[in-house]
Amino acid sequence: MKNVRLISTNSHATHNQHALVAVYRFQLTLTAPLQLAHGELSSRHGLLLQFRSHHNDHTQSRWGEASPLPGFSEESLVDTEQALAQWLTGERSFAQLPASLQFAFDMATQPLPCAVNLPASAKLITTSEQPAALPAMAKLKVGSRNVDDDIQRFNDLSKQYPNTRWRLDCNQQWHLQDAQRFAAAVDLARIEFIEEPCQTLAETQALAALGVPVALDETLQSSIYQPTFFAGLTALVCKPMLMGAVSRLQVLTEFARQHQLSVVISGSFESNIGYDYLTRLAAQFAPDVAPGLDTINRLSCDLLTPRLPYTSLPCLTIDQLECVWSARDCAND
Ligand SMILES: O=C(O)CCC(=O)c1ccccc1C(=O)O
Ligand SMILES: [Mg+2]
Repeated sequence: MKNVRLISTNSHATHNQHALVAVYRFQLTLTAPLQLAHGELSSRHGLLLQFRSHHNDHTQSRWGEASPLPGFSEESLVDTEQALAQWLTGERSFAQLPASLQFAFDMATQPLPCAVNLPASAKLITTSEQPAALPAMAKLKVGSRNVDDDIQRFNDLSKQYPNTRWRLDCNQQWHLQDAQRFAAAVDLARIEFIEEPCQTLAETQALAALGVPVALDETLQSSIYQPTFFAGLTALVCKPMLMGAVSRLQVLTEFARQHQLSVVISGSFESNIGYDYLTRLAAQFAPDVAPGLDTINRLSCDLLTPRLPYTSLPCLTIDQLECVWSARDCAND
């Protein structure tokens, strides 16, 4: 990124009439390492982009977050920084930016949706955790090596928490046979949906045709995927950091409305800055559905403004972040 300071960028560095004025790099430790399908993740790295706009005599400054999630985002943080450098020199348009940057740009420059009260997020339970208490909706990771372990774990938990409804997330790990075995051995009435149950979309559709409610997640995050309805499809899990521009979320929300599917706005372990915007997107696009934003509870530190409701977690100020580019540096060159 640093070499872009030498290039005069003023003519290109605006989006939706907002000027990019600074870029900071951040690193946040997770409360515990996350076991993801593609490996272990112990911290989150990303960029904070500061945009400024002028209306009459009034100057407004807003933040965007670009934090690609390793194993899920198509781009790495290095790709993101390179793409931003190319946008600054006019070599790339907004449409050619990776998803996390499109998300950050829109977050800082599109009209800000109001924050309204949302249902509580589904409590996220990863593979070996034993929850102490559960709200009305919980999301359990399944798809361990042995489907019998998944069956036993779900049946134990659902017995232990009789008032909780469940979203199960298999991250495309099961063969159709495994998924059918699971579905036959549990009480489907307790399950809102199984997210990405199978390795292929064809198998997921075959499972759904048997009456098992399914949701799509990974399938949707590709910008080239065109949504198509199938019987048993119940919900779309939308991760704006992976999807990119808000216009993509609008397309999927409209598709969901036409087919009476729920939209679950879900986090990708963003900082509190990205999280605040995701709660606003959830309020705008899916105000009645429990979102998947429990991810914020995995971050052990905040950026710029402490999250709400209040926690005693540390909060890094702007001076504690690494500035990797600023418009002022360009002007001074
Ligand atoms: O959707 C949620 O409730 C939490 C978010 C979540 O599970 C998740 C977060 C980042 C990457 C992948 C996933 C996933 O759904 O598998
Ligand atoms: Mg998922």
